[in-house]
Amino acid sequence: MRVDVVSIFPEYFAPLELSLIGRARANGVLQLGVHDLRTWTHDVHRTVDDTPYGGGPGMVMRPEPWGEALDALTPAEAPPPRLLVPSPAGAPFTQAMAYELAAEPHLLFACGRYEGIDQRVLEHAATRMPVTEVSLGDYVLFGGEVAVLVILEAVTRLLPGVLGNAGSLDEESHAHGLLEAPIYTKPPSWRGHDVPEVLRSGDHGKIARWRREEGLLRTAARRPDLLDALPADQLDKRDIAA
Ligand SMILES: Nc1ccc2ncsc2c1
Repeated sequence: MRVDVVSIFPEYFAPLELSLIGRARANGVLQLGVHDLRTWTHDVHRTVDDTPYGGGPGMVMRPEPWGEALDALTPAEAPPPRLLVPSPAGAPFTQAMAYELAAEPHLLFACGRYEGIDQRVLEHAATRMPVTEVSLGDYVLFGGEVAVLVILEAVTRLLPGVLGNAGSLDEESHAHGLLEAPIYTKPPSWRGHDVPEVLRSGDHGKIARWRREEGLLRTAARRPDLLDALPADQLDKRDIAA
């Protein structure tokens, strides 16, 4: 997978050299390009923003530098990338979207700052490539950079060979639309708290059932909205009542 990121703060992405994403880059699973939007400015002050039409607080990112940046990063001879624009007004980012993005050959992230990017940038980009505004949740950050770091980590860990034990993807929260069950390790008893006996029984069928039931109970208690989103054939509400 190729990923390009455009930002006025490219140094935000230095952490991507570390840990699993660093290894994914080293072994070629991920090719990452980080680009400074000011590369595509032509004035002495390298201006990327201006005042909003219609008035209002703050500044808006000018369309011209973005237009040239997206042109430069979407070569005509290659299939167009999927453009992702973090925004509080975007579609919710979910594990399902992470899986969808992990299947894309080329992602292009546009990190907005100030009050955001002139809307015409997204409108024009949509004539050349798929464009998705994506939100991490109902809160506002200073800009899109932190959101890109989150999305990139959620997507990269799904790429083949990145996680040592791919099996762990199957059991984690949101893998099947539910929260994961509680997990334990040695010692069997710690400060008067014991590991549930079933997990030490060696009965794998019983353990699997316990984990599903615990995941359902946790989901019902903490995220009932996820239960409502489950396909009917995946959940018999009696599982929880039992
Ligand atoms: N450009 C921008 C500004 C704030 C913000 N908060 C969450 S994503 C995002 C993106």
